[in-house]
Amino acid sequence: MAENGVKSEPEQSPARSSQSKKKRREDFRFGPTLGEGSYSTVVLACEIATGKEFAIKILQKRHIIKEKKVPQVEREKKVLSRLDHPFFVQLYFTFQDTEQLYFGLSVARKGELREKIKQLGKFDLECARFYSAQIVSALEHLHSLNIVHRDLKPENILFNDKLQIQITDFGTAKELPQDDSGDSPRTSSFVGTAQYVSPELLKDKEICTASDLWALGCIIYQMLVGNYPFKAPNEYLTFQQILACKYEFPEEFDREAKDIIEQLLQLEPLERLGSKTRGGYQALKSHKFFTGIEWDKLLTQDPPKQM
Ligand SMILES: Nc1ncnc2c1ncn2[C@@H]1O[C@H](COP(=O)(O)OP(=O)(O)OP(=O)(O)O)[C@@H](O)[C@H]1O
Ligand SMILES: O=C(O)[C@@H]1CCC(=O)N(CCc2ccc(Cl)cc2)[C@H]1c1ccccc1Cl
Repeated sequence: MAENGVKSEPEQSPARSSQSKKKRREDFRFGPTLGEGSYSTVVLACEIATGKEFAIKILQKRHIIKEKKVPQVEREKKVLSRLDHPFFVQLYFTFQDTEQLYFGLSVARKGELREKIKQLGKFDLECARFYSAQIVSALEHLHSLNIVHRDLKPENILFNDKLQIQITDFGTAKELPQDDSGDSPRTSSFVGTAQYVSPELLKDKEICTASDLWALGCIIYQMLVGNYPFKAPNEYLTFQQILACKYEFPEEFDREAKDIIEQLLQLEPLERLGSKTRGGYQALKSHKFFTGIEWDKLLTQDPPKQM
């Protein structure tokens, strides 16, 4: 173990020769920056040998260590490596050099859901239904692996060239124990983003997949209303609104949309539509709000007209 307590990449062992060759910075021609995070820069890059394009997320080791974010980086790598689903950003490779870590990701060229909602003001019913269904389909896959995202929000939902969602940002995801041994639910130090954080994460910091269903309720509301269900002048007051489940619908709000949001924004995680005790994903996907959605054709359908 290196002196800073961080593992260093094992030497290229002969066994590795059976796997694809480890990539290096020199294998790529780097292009424009696609975005900046707190600990990362994402750059469009072209692999010289193949012409393939990737979004390469570059992290400075020194900064990660200084900010004590090594576990998050290692978790993001581990979780992304387990995800192979069309509604998630794909991790194709990683490599490192002395100063930096590199994640080779699929390119989500059409920006963030947050920007799209801001640009359109709000989604019409067809558009909100279509993208809510894609998010539900993605969460069904993620939760089938017992992984909780814990920071699902429109900033972490990107769009690819086909205007399909690409969920990203797994540094704060949590892999729950596989067995239903009935162990008391695990608690966590991490709390998500104020407007989308679930009451249980605020209260007893209990981790459960249903926390992502609360965030889904907030996102469906935001797509249809154009702003957050829970938003106060400061985080403390926002948290009070969440713990009191205090939010309002505009006049003339679609009845089915209102109902599904109300069934997701339940203070008790087990009461949320889609949680194991409320019929699981079959019940959520059968809600009348999703009337007309062909769940096995989400990938082949054209994006809604509004987009
Ligand atoms: N695969 C991708 N394709 C295109 N753009 C991306 C991709 N991944 C991230 N981005 C963009 O790059 C920016 C930084 O993303 P990154 O995931 O590195 O940090 P972040 O999670 O947004 O920030 P923070 O670490 O503060 O939460 C974001 O604005 C995002 O929109
Ligand atoms: O988890 C892995 O697959 C390897 C294991 C071997 C290894 O050395 N690393 C890098 C570990 C690491 C994490 C954070 C910092 Cl700041 C430095 C090194 C990991 C790694 C390599 C490249 C890109 C990301 C990661 Cl986590």
